Amino acid sequence: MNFFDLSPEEKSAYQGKYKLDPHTGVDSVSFWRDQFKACVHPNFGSPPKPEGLSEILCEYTEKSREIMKELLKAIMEGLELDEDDFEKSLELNSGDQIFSANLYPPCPQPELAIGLPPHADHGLLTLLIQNDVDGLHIKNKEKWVAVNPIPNSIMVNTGDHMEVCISLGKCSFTKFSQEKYAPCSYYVCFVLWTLSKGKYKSVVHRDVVNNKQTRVSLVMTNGSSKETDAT
Ligand SMILES: O=C(O)CCC(=O)C(=O)O
Ligand SMILES: [Fe+2]
Repeated sequence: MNFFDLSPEEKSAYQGKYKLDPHTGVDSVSFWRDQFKACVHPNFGSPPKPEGLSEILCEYTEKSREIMKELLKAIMEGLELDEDDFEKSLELNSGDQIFSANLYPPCPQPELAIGLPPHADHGLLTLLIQNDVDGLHIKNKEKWVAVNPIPNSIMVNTGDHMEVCISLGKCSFTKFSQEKYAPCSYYVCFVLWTLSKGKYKSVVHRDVVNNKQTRVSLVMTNGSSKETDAT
């Protein structure tokens, strides 16, 4: 991934269309990362530079969607839910996939900075590839636990949408007209999420930075179709 090696001028050509989140100077530091973010499915978007990025990203998008579907099938099987229904109702083939590449350069004063504040991902499953530099923490019983990168592995996080779906116990999703029902369905999602005693909790995580090594992560979040809502 040489995207981060492009000059600031070249990168800024993509500002807005593809989200860039440049790290700030130490005086005003709060976030210490560069980020490239693009929606890659159902409509594929990628900058034309650097050469080859678009092709690799397109292939990775397809492959990671297949991995997600296999993982979801296994989860459904484990919960004795009908996996075909789940796939059909969530319309996984037209589900959103958002790709981000994060670069956390060495930070002169890591105690004043954070790479990424605590959050949970929105989608069903997030696939994360990272280099061998520590930085990712997950919250377990109110304590932060460092996740040691395993070489050549893909880490899988459960997202908010997964928690909501599984906590329903049975999948029952209907396609709404977005305009008519959007405010109501957001409310339904919120209530379900709040009341959820989900078997698959979404994982709260954060990234800390260090003053020695550059950390890189490639993140693919996979969601259900935009037009699918929990009922
Ligand atoms: O960089 C990481 O390790 C995690 C990134 C992340 O959590 C995200 O992009 O949502
Ligand atoms: Fe995340």
